[in-house]
Formats: sequence, C-alpha cells, structure tokens
Amino acid sequence: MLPRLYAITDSQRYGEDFWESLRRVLERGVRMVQLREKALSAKEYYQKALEAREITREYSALLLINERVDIALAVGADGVHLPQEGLPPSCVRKIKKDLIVGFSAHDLKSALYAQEEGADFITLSPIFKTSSHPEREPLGLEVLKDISKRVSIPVYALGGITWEKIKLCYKNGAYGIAGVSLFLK
Ligand SMILES: Cc1ncc(COP(=O)(O)OP(=O)(O)O)c(N)n1
Ligand SMILES: Cc1nc(C(=O)O)sc1CCOP(=O)(O)O
Ligand SMILES: [Mg+2]
Repeated sequence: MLPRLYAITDSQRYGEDFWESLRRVLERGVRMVQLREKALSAKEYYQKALEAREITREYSALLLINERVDIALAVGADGVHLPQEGLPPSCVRKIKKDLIVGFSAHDLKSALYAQEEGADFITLSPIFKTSSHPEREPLGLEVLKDISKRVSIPVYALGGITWEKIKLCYKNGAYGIAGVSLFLK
C-alpha cells in the first residue's frame, strides 16, 4: 500500500542545507519521496540520486526519481515519477516491470491516460494556487473530487497544499497528499 504523504524535493526551496531539509522531512514521518531536480545535469542528478537513495533507505522510505528512468534503475530507486509529457508509463513497464510508476496529471484526460498506460498512481495538480507554478490556474477541489471518482488508481493532491487544507483534500477524494513546501514547514 502506498504511503499517504509524498514529499517532492526542490533545491530552491530546500535551500543550502538540502540534505538536512530532506532528513527533517523523513524525521517527520514521510515515507515516500520524489527527487525532482530539473536544473541538474545528468551527472549531477545521478550523484544526488545516489545520496537520496542512501538517506531514504535509512528511513525505509520509498524513493522515486522524476523523469529519469535510467537514473532510477542505476541507483536502485523504488520508482519513477513521469511528467505529463514524459515517457509513457507503458514504456517504463517494458524497461522494468516492478518499478513504482507515478504520473503528473493536470486534467481528466491525462489522468485517464495515465491509468490506461498502467501508472500506479497520479499526482493531480495544481489543486490550489502555488508559488512553484504561479502561471498555472488552480484546478480546485471540485475537479479533484470529479477526477478521483473517475479513476481507480490513487490520486495524490498536489499544489499549494497546507496542513489546514489536507482534510479538505481527503474529503474530496484524494488518496494522499503530495507537496514541496508543506513538508518543509
Ligand atoms: C521545467 C519543467 N519541465 C517540465 C515540467 C513538467 O511538469 P509536470 O507535467 O507537472 O511534471 P513534473 O515535472 O511536475 O512531475 C515542469 N513542471 N517543469
Ligand atoms: C512539482 C509540482 N508540479 C506542480 C504542477 O502543478 O505541475 S505543483 C508542484 C509543486 C508544488 O509545490 P507546493 O507543494 O510547495 O505548492
Ligand atoms: Mg508538475
């Protein structure tokens, strides 16, 4: 069964003490982490993934790597998290069947696509306004409720989620909660 809390890393938000920030997140009980580093070179991303694998293993936490299936395999990650325009989940299945495959969905069409392609779960975002993607209009709780009813795989609410809003997300069909800043506060 997948953990209900899903922390996504972000070097900008984690600051200089990236590893201390990640440890704090894990100390708070998060047991599923997505390493998501869009700005790094493949070499830097691989190095960071190796370290993230060591630390998450200390806490028996699941580690998913954003987009880079090759790096996920090379470091022994538990899974990969695919951007909406990334590789199809079915392609990852061909590479390694037992990887956990998450998918970033932003509407009903991409949520159904992810499910049909064999993703294990989706993040649906942005539910609320978020400074990490200020250009994106929030979907809102009604869309979360509708899409959660129309897909059978777990839906993690993501985007602008605060501790005060978590209960609302669960009430509107979320299986779990994903975020960056939520777990840093
Ligand atoms: C710089 C950049 N590239 C791609 C994306 C894709 O966004 P999304 O589909 O939400 O996938 P995630 O990378 O967020 O998992 C992006 N947000 N930024
Ligand atoms: C990684 C990511 N993707 C988003 C999207 O809408 O595609 S929002 C997001 C991070 C959201 O950060 P916070 O929990 O701090 O709002
Ligand atoms: Mg995203």
